[in-house]
Amino acid sequence: MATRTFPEMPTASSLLSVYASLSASIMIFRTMFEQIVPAQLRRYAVDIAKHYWKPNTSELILLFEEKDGYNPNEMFNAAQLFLSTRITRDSKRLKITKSMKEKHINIKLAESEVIVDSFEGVKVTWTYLSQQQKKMNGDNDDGHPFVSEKKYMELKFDKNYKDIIITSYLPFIIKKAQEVKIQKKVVQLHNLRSPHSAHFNYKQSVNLDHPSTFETLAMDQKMKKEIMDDLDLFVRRKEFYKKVGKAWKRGYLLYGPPGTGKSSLVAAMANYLKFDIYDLQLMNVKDDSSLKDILLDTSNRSILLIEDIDCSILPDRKGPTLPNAPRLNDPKFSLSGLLNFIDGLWSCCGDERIIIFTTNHKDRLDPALLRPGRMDMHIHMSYLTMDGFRTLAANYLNIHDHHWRFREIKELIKSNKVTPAEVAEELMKSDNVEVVLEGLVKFLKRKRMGDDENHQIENGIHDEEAEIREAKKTKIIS
Ligand SMILES: Nc1ncnc2c1ncn2[C@@H]1O[C@H](COP(=O)(O)OP(=O)(O)OP(=O)(O)O)[C@@H](O)[C@H]1O
Ligand SMILES: [Mg+2]
Repeated sequence: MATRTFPEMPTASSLLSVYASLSASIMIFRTMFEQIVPAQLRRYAVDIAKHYWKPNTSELILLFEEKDGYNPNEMFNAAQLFLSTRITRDSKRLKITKSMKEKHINIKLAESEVIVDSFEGVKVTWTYLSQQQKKMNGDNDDGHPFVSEKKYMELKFDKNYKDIIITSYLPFIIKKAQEVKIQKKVVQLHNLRSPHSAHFNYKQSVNLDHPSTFETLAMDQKMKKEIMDDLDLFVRRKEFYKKVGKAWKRGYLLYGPPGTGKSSLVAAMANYLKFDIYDLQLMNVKDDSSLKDILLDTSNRSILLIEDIDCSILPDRKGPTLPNAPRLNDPKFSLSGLLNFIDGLWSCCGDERIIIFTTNHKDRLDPALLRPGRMDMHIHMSYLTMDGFRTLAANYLNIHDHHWRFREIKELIKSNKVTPAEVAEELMKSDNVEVVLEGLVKFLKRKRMGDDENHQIENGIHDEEAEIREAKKTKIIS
């Protein structure tokens, strides 16, 4: 029978002597390496070794620094806005800010806060970091060196998903950030004046605190929806406008008697799209060079509003021109000329622009302005209908279904030409719904019993002039 022999086990003393001679050899090698190889070469060799021997990490880290040189880094801002939508109950430290002009409180990540997100099944980890940096050149007044803060975000993920993150996640962040920005935007109202006018500050801006929205607007529901759909389509069509080679702009002409909601509709459009309004008063425009200066000072995603264009035109009705005595007879400066001018300007430098003209007298406008293709949509704001009244009753009186007075009111509204402004005024007269509606019924009856023009209107003998005169008499707010 074969016997198996085992190698002899090393003794402790033999192991110790091997270790001693090995460490002596390493010491000798190290001393030789340090003596023979110059320091620079040694460092280089160590770097190379580190490069190849570093643990094989599967993570990739993208850095989003606050500044790109001296310029702000848009990706940092986008990431910050985006992450404000990813704050969860697990977040431990958050930063709260609000400026005077803002209506919302901003919630942002605080330093060292970590957020775990996932995109198309890929897990990513965000960390917000900041680093104090001493500036080499110069001291503060108190003799301490300048210290600046470098803020940045780290985005960590498995490097196998680098393509998804770069080509899909980053554009997704930009898109989401844009949405948050629009949501938080406080719509501004800018009054545009000529830079050469007597007013030093030719662009005055205030927050648009007009509460009008499409929900509160009393108008035909179908027309309301049409306008909202038109606006939605417009803002979605960036690529379309580019493809067909047209300036990304849209023009609306709002016409109708005073107090029917033209200005309210403009505010509702601005609030809906979160577009600033630039109110251009043609009276203040001296010539086309100052017009150009004014227009170049307006931003994208905005509404250029020119109100009461019928009042801006010549009384002699030779043709509409911008108001300014020496130029009155200059046919180049007509409203349709103005439109051409704006078209030209916006084709080269303007995106997502809306222009709105309002008028009480559509019939007085330059036919060139009314030609198809000039203003994209003509919106007639007219007298109150029962549909519109229901909106006002819901807003002002909180009546969302039916009230026993409605049948009578319906009849009175049908046989009357009453503006939403007039009815709104009546609805504000008391806190008591019964009192208000009784007052409204009396008002509508009085109005129906009114003067000859009212009877003319009732008998169907009315023209646009009569409509205007009628509304002007009872106009509440101009
Ligand atoms: N369609 C409407 N829906 C809700 N409120 C309205 C409407 N029309 C008028 N109002 C109320 O009447 C006020 C005046 O309306 P608005 O200034 O919008 O009328 P307008 O058509 O612009 O008048 P003008 O031709 O004189 O400029 C508004 O602030 C609002 O309270
Ligand atoms: Mg108005």
